Amino acid sequence: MIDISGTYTDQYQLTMGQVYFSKGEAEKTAIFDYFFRKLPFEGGFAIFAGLETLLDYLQDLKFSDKDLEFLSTQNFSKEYLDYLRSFRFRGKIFSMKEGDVVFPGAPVLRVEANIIEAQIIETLLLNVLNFQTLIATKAARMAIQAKGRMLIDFGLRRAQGFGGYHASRAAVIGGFEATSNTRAGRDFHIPVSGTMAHSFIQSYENELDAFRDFAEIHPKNAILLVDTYDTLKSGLPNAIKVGKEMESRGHKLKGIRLDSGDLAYLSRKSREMLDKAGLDYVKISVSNQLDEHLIKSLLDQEAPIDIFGVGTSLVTGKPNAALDGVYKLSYFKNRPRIKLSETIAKVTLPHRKQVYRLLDDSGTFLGSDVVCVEGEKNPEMMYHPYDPLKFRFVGEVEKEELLSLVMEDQKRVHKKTSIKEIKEFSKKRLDQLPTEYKRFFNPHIYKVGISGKLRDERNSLIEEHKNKRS
Ligand SMILES: Nc1ncnc2c1ncn2[C@@H]1O[C@H](COP(=O)(O)OP(=O)(O)OP(=O)(O)O)[C@@H](O)[C@H]1O
Ligand SMILES: O=P(O)(O)OC[C@H]1O[C@H](OP(=O)(O)OP(=O)(O)O)[C@H](O)[C@@H]1O
Ligand SMILES: O=C(O)c1cccnc1
Repeated sequence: MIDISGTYTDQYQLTMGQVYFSKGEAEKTAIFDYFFRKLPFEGGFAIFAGLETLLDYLQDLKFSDKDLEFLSTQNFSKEYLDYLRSFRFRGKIFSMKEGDVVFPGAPVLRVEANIIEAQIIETLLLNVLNFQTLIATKAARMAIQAKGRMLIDFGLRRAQGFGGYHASRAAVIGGFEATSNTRAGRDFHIPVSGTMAHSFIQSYENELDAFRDFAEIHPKNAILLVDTYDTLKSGLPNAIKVGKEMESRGHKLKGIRLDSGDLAYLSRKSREMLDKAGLDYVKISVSNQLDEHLIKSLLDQEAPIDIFGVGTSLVTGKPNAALDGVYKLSYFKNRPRIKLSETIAKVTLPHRKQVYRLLDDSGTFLGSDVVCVEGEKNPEMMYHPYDPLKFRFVGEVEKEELLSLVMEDQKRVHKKTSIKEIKEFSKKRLDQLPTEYKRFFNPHIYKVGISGKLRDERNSLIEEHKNKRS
């Protein structure tokens, strides 16, 4: 874990907090929703990731002496600083399960806490959830295209600073099997893997000696990088020679790695040469600026690739720099709250809410989530959030409740979910999502609707605010 303390926030959370504190509002309960508005990568789904990381941080969140010393230079009152000294996040978190497929407009997570606590955690929450959700989504897109072939994260060196640490975790949730990131392996209990760099081969007088030494020292997991000088004329013949020598010692060469050139052509030629030498078990791994489109293209070309190593485009979420997830107040001091906007799609949904997912008898998602006021059981109708002409009867459709309590009294309600469990759950949920939502081009648009009660509550709040203005 990275060392996080109370100042890992935006200053405005603290300046607002000072006002609530001075005006005696500190203990008033607020509800905030976390949701996003736009799916990344022009895709048809996102994978929710980062929840367990967030809960880890929230359990321990406090202001350190260093934080308080700094804040004492920032025009806050002594009494407020004393309050921050005993700050803990004591609120409740309701959330969808980490790894679930999620869609724009539906609250993925809800915070119920006193207003100061709820505000102070906003920045950390958005920072963790937006990033990991973006990267898990990117990873899942690659995993779908890789069709069961192994994906390894190579991204730490290309990541935007320390983002690479959490990117490796999110990548595994989305379907990657291993990471080159040793720290992420240590902290998140995910498999680590490593081949070799060009520098290792360059450091020897010849390629064959480099391969031989590596195979001698790592007889169980040697993956030889074959493109330093000439892939087909030097790298492959040397790798084959070393592979045969390993066989004579009772070992097996694990793989080769191609990192440049035409990966379809070279992987085909490599497979032929390896097979001809009786090394049909040796895996072919490739890397070099890969993304989901290139993985698809390579497999469309029937390239015999077993392992894809992906760096830049995975951990940076290329070409989308961020997920636009937001955190909006929906209830305070026993009243639903709304944020109005010129753009109707940006008017927020007030109230303490629940989300239902529609399924058929076999568990396949029907392509709709309905957002309701908490306590409404089995909504009868689902309305388009802002087109009054679009609605649907959903009374008899099977529904699944998506938001549940995950944290209260500074503790998780259930034991921490392992990455392996999250990854398996995510895969299961993606399998429940029909393929139309997973294709690259013009995927089906998953509908997020609202119940009649929520629509009426929202509309009456809009009216109320209009009347106040007139
Ligand atoms: N058969 C293929 N079909 C589609 N894309 C490919 C294929 N083979 C390689 N690529 C991709 O094309 C890009 C080629 O990169 P680039 O033009 O930098 O060449 P390079 O092979 O890296 O050259 P260098 O020898 O300088 O390292 C990479 O993103 C690579 O993954
Ligand atoms: O292309 P990406 O998807 O970002 O994947 C990571 C890249 O990082 C490494 O190259 P680098 O030149 O940094 O080191 P090397 O000398 O080990 O090849 C590796 O060989 C990949 O090409
Ligand atoms: O293990 C590898 O092959 C590796 C690790 C990081 C970056 N590129 C390659």
